[in-house]
Amino acid sequence: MSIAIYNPVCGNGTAKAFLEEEVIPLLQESNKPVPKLVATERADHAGELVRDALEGSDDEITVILGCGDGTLHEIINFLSLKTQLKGPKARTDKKLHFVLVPCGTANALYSSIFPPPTPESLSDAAYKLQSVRSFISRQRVIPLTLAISTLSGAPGKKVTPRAVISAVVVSTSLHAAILKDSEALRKETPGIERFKVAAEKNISKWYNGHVKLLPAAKVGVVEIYDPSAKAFVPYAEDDDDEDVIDVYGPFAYFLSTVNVDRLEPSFRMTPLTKDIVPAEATCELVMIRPLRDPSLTWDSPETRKAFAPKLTKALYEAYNDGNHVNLTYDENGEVVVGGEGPSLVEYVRCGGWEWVPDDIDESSHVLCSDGLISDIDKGGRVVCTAATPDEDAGFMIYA
Ligand SMILES: Nc1ncnc2c1ncn2[C@@H]1O[C@H](COP(=O)(O)OP(=O)(O)OP(=O)(O)O)[C@@H](O)[C@H]1O
Repeated sequence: MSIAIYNPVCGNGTAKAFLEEEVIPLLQESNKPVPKLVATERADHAGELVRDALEGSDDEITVILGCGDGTLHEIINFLSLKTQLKGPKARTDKKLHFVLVPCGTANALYSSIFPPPTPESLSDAAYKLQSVRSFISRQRVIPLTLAISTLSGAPGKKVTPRAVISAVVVSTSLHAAILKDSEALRKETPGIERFKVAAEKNISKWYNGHVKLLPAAKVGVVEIYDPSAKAFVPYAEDDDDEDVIDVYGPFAYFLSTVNVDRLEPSFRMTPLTKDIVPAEATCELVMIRPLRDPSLTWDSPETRKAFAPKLTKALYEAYNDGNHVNLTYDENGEVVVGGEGPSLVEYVRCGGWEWVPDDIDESSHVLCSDGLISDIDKGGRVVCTAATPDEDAGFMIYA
């Protein structure tokens, strides 16, 4: 059984028209049953619709989704966290497959699975119909890796920890600030331009806290990309046999992805997940810590301002096919490719991480999970780990 769900307000508001004019006719031509077309009416509604479809059928369910990353995020969280399936037809005995039709703003997951050959191709119907075509020919399904973030309150306070599941990105610092502020700009700037507007507003902020990096199970150590060797190497020094690595701020950028090498069609923030494929479910983590810059020794309004162009350069190089991972400092703190100094970006491959914000720094208490913003309690923390569920229990995508 299949159902088609679209979000009428995602992207530039054309999901319904695209499904009616392109997707449905293609299914008809291919002698596929035409699914019921249903619009989401509010946040979280997509999860309810999928739950109802699961409860009303004995078959495998295919959901054709005309939306962006946020709506898929809502479905995954609704089905995983709220134990919404009460009836005898529990989720566990049915497969749930998704066909993605990219109608959102960023479409990070779709454009990672189907990288656009040119920026112009993004608006081609043929580009947007690739997951539909895979479904029609039953070509290939891939399981989603999930990043599970658990937010807990201050020790001693009786606050129940809460979990958020992500299929694309978990972030704090600049990326979380951008997503938080860009939501308010959705109406006047519907496209990805709103992320740039919000970036400019937040570019000089730093975020205080510390991080623990946890190794992935098979590799057993936290790894970091060495741009001169063009390979991952253990993060810890040889004589340090700690499995868990402590990393101290301030941070300008802190972001971790699963399933994707890009956050927008040409913004390849975690390119190495495609270029050096991990052997297991990992968090691909990008950190920028300004005090690694040899020309800066302390945090002040002046040093934050001086660092802003270097951070901007890293973000622009991510648009240059993910070249930010090759940026290094020279001895004067200038940013160069292939220099002798420390790397500007720390690209870490790990099984998970813990983010502990400084109590007095309010801005470091913001967490973004696939665009959804959560506040971390004062004295609290977030622990995020990556896992790929079994095919029968997980979320499969036609790719
Ligand atoms: N009928 C509706 N009215 C208002 N909001 C809705 C409605 N249906 C869904 N939503 C909300 O719209 C939000 C945005 O959806 P979605 O993420 O799919 O699009 P996007 O933000 O444009 O794309 P992307 O996440 O790829 O950048 C979701 O968080 C969802 O809660």
